[in-house]
Amino acid sequence: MTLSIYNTLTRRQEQFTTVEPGKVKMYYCGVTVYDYCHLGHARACIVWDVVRRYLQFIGYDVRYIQNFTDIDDKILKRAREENSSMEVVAEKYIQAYFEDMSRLGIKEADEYPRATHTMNGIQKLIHDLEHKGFAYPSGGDVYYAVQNFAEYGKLSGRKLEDMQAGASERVNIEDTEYQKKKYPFDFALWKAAKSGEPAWESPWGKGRPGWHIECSAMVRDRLGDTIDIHAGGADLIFPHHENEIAQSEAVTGKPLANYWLHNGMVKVDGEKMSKSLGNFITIRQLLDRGVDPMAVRLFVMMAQYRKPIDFTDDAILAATNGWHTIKEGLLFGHQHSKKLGWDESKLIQNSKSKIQNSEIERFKEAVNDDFNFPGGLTIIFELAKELNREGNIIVHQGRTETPADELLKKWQTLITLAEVLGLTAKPEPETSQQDSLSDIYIEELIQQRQEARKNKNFAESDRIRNELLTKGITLIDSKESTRWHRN
Ligand SMILES: Nc1ncnc2c1ncn2[C@@H]1O[C@H](COP(=O)(O)OP(=O)(O)OP(=O)(O)O)[C@@H](O)[C@H]1O
Ligand SMILES: [Zn+2]
Repeated sequence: MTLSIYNTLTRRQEQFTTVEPGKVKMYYCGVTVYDYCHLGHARACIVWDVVRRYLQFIGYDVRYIQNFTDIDDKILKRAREENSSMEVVAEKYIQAYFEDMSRLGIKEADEYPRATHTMNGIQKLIHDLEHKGFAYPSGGDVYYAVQNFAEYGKLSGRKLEDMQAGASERVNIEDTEYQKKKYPFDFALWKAAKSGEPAWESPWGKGRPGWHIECSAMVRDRLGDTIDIHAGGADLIFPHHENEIAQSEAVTGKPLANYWLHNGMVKVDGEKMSKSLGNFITIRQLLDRGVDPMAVRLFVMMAQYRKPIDFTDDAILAATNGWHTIKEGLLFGHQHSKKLGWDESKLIQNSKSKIQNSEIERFKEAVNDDFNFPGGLTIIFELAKELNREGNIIVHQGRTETPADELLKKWQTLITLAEVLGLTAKPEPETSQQDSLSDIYIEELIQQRQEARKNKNFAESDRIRNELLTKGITLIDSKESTRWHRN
């Protein structure tokens, strides 16, 4: 089976083919930089990071561009609140973005264009739109005339007539923008300068661009007229992506993107996690609470990427438990290589070379079906559990059930597949490993495990055993007590 993906534009799952054979041009609508990123942003970044990794894994050369929206009313508001400037606020949160995403193991994009660095491309596009009769100036602003674009609404499935009927009571005729528009659903391409706000010279007077035009301009600047994948959160389908299509396609006469992909929302009590609603947890808050970044990735990967996920403590706990299982499997080779007679330095090298086997084929089969990462995870969990079981046998009985060279292949496959999802684990250095776990701490964990066993909570008891094992501590149960030793 080859890759097929759900395309929001056609509302169907379609075979994936690229404009240029073997190459993928991909654009992801990134963050507006006025605050720290929350778990919803983390989901979007993780999903598209893994999509990119997977496309590379199956052999595509991927060019991945992600923007920063660094001009926006929300950024200006934050600058006023912080008694600062738009540039300083944007820079601060761009830096914070990189810190957070590197903690989550997100690969850097090939380029990060910013609205403020794309002013020529933006103005050129507005000029072309005006020239072709899709845009009109009004009171220092420039608006896009949606009625002139026959296909307006094709992405979101909205019709202007229906929108008008639904909105007629809600339109605020006091709104100054509304008064400048010829039609209520026209949107701003350029906004006249307001006093005290940053502004750029333009043929329409001093001002700044609207939000939607920046992406159209950045895609065109960096990737060309038609790209393969345009990605973003489902909240961007309307109006943002609908408007991007209207702008770009009106000028070029070509499709802006062949595949429109949208990640589902992270929700809290059924509502979108969002800065504006205040129901969010930032990535750094979550990680500083001790949640492992890899557990955050797993939290995201355990759900189909288009479906909403609820953020709950239980969901994070389930992901954390899952991560313990995978991590133990990833550390299997480091833990037991000596006993298995493996040469560790060669192992790592080998694991990076291309391997082919039935697990890899099953993984691809699963993920090729509309990026079914939960399906791919099933194979990862199977491998990890098998290795962990063998690890226990090694520890208790000093032997394995499966021949050592077969275990080596399984371990290398696990590392390869986990890396496609960005899941990696490094063995802790021996000295710090031993220093970091004091005898008291180990005894305390053993106590907790005993409690769990008393309550027949064997999952928890296994988790503690495995956690200690990954830190180089082996437990030996007898009827009377549990003894332990450092490996
Ligand atoms: N709760 C969420 N779940 C999943 N993706 C999200 C969520 N919130 C935002 N995103 C995605 O993150 C990317 C950056 O979003 P952006 O900076 O525009 O945030 P936003 O929607 O303004 O955030 P907020 O609503 O919190 O103010 C977009 O692709 C957006 O779709
Ligand atoms: Zn965009």
